[in-house]
Amino acid sequence: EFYSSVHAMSKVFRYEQQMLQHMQKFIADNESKLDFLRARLDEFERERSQAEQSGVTYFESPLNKYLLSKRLTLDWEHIANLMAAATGAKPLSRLQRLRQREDMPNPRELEGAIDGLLRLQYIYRLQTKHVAAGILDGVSYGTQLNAQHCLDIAEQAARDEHLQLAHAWLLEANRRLLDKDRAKLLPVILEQLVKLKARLSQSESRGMNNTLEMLKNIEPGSESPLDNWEELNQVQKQIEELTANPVDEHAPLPEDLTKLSDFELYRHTCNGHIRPTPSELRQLRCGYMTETHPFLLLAPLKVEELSHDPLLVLFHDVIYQSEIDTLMRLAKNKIHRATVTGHNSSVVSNARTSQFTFLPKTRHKVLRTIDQRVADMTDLHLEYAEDHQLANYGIGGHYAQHMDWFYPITFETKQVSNPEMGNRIGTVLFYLSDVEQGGATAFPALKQLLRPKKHAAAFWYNLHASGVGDARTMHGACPIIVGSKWVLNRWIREFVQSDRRPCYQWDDSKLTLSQVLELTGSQLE
Ligand SMILES: O=C(O)CCC(=O)C(=O)O
Ligand SMILES: [Fe+2]
Repeated sequence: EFYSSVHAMSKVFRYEQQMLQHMQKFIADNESKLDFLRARLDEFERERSQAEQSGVTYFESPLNKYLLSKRLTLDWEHIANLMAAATGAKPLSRLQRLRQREDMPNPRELEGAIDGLLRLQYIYRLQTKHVAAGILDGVSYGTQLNAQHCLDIAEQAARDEHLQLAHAWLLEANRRLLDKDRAKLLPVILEQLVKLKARLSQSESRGMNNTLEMLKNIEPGSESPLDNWEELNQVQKQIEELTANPVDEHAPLPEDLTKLSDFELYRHTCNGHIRPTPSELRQLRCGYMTETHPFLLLAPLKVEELSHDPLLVLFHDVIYQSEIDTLMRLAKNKIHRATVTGHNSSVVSNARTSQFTFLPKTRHKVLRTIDQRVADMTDLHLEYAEDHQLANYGIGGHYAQHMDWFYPITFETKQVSNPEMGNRIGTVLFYLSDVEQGGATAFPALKQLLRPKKHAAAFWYNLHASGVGDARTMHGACPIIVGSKWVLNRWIREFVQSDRRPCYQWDDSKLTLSQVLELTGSQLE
């Protein structure tokens, strides 16, 4: 959809350029009409004032009689026709056609854009006053929001149960209010504030009911603020009273991570609160990998360990620019918004906002070349891998925490494609772009946050060696603050991998190898 794709956004940005041209044409047409009318007006007035100067003798001239009759018949008819004509109808209808295009953003997408903004704010704990001033996570983009924008965001935040953020946005609307908008917006701000306070405290005080009563008497959007200056000042005073006690826009950072929901774990990994300790980092190494293929002796792979158990590694420089260019070309015009079930129950439940397409490896030889490299990187067979999935995330785009492996129930209910290939034993995630801000891949249980680095690829096993899904591989794509993110997913299935990754006969999600040896050892005695 529009708001999650930079590509789509630049397209409609170009449409707007055309709309501006139609608008210019509309103005020019109407201006020349007005110029013409103005000239006629001057002319008629001149003729009339001549008549007035000459007094009644004017009407004695047959010539003037003719001129006046002509004016009142033909000339005025012409003028009335011109005034009635729909001048600029053509540019207007062209403009309307552009507005009605299917790829133009619609109100639902406007809502989505605000959702995206609130999600960024919630996940990265951005301060409202910074966002409103165009400062995102410390970087200034020079876009300022006005009071009406802040109010719109506040209203949607309140609808989406982000009460603290809604409160902060209302205060910001109040702060950014210009005198010319006071009469129109101040009563709305107060009304929203009163309602919000009631929801925040879960109990409506009587004072607040009085305020709501008072608001009923103020005409919303009144044109002349001076008419109810008194009332407006009263409204202002009430707002100040209501906001005297600050409300935190973000809940404090949690100390006990064991009580967090999966989403909160994902969120606090994205915002950097969950991260490895120095002693955990010391266990991890990077180096060159040469084992899986003799060719790697000549061109070793640069690999960085991120977790030993479950295995998570990052390969550097494993995809060429020319390959990335080919992938993008193959995906162009094929890419679609990822499906999301349900909408609008809350901002953060909009769990996946990206666009993707699947490319079967028969589509192009570059896909087979990449797979050969993936086989070298992972030491797994690539015959039983799913189609290549190419995905793009735009601003605010994200994919909330999930596991790539399929639950047994999804096999039973036949929701898995090619179930005979088994579960997803491993994932290779290529980063095809850098991202200016945000957009990292978060692994909360491993305390790892992978910033997209163009040409790099992450690899992890999704399953325990027994084939049981490993819950510690839970991960998600953090929302993009600025930029556009392209990734290529290789999901490798279990079938025929047993010579590559031996499977265990016991459930190693419950028992480690040493525990099993200990157990069997004691039985042998
Ligand atoms: O884009 C990312 O960082 C992660 C994507 C992912 O987890 C997925 O597509 O399954
Ligand atoms: Fe994933």
